[in-house]
Amino acid sequence: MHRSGFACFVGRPNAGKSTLTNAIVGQKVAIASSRPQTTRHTVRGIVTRPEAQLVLIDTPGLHRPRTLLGERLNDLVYATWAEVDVIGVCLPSDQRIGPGDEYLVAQIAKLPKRPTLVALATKSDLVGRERMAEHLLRIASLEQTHGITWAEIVPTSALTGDQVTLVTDMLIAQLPEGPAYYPEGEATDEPTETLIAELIREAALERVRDELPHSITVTIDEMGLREGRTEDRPLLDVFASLVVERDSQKGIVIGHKGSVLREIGTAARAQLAALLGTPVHLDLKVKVLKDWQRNAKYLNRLGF
Ligand SMILES: Nc1nc2c(ncn2[C@@H]2O[C@H](COP(=O)(O)OP(=O)(O)OP(=O)(O)O)[C@@H](O)[C@H]2O)c(=O)[nH]1
Repeated sequence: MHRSGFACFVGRPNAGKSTLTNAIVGQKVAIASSRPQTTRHTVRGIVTRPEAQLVLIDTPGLHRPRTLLGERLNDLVYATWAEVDVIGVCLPSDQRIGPGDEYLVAQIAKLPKRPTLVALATKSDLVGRERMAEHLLRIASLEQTHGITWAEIVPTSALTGDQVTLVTDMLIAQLPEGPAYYPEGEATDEPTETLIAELIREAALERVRDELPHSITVTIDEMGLREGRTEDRPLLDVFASLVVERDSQKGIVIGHKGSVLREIGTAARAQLAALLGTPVHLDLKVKVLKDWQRNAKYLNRLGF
């Protein structure tokens, strides 16, 4: 029997969803950052085995919407939940279960067609046995409070790899019988352009102040293999823009004499070359689209 289907991880910002996706797929496909709320695109990771195919969807977090972007992101989350076979609710072991987690579980409990639910006690490496036991009991108690059922409750650490294989097996076990959706060897169906944009955004996020991340997005303006290069010495030209909301933010991203922008470019180029296996020439510009997060025209143009 061959199983196939879709799963997604949900959880409060910083719960470790992207890192777990990457650990399961074994390749960097989703942006992971120490800053919350950095995942915007629905990035799929694909695990293909002889007996099964698991497609992982990485959704943004659920937030109280304050901007049009916020509303659209929430709609994207609900739409994703309705599509998947399994939802893995990530509850970081080093954090007490709080109103944010309760809200999330309550929203899931309200879904008209509820996928199979599994609870993942993420970041298990950060806590001792006693705290973990307490955490697992608390997770189990959510069943009663919200009228849901966990198919499984599993502690795991994406960082050390603790029980990551078990999580994968367990997700696959919940999938219905079905054929593979994607050819073997494909780890993601996210267009290369989106991955490149995400890597550049990640490099930028690591280097700018805390209040800026939500205001930055990246567009790929043009890319292609440099002409006139031999096949064994390819060079990929990438022209990209870091889009911010205000002139003052532009200054921050560029930095003194362009120092910040240069650092972003260097870091992103190294990551891109590693991901694509090709040397990359990266041309980065900074663009201001005034208040793009609140402007429907800009949001459409930027692909949200
Ligand atoms: N110690 C430890 N840290 C982890 C683990 N998994 C993730 N982290 C860290 O936790 C932070 C958040 O991880 P992400 O994977 O980006 O979390 P996320 O849930 O995808 O976050 P959002 O995209 O903001 O919703 C990062 O700094 C990770 O390095 C883990 O298993 N153990």
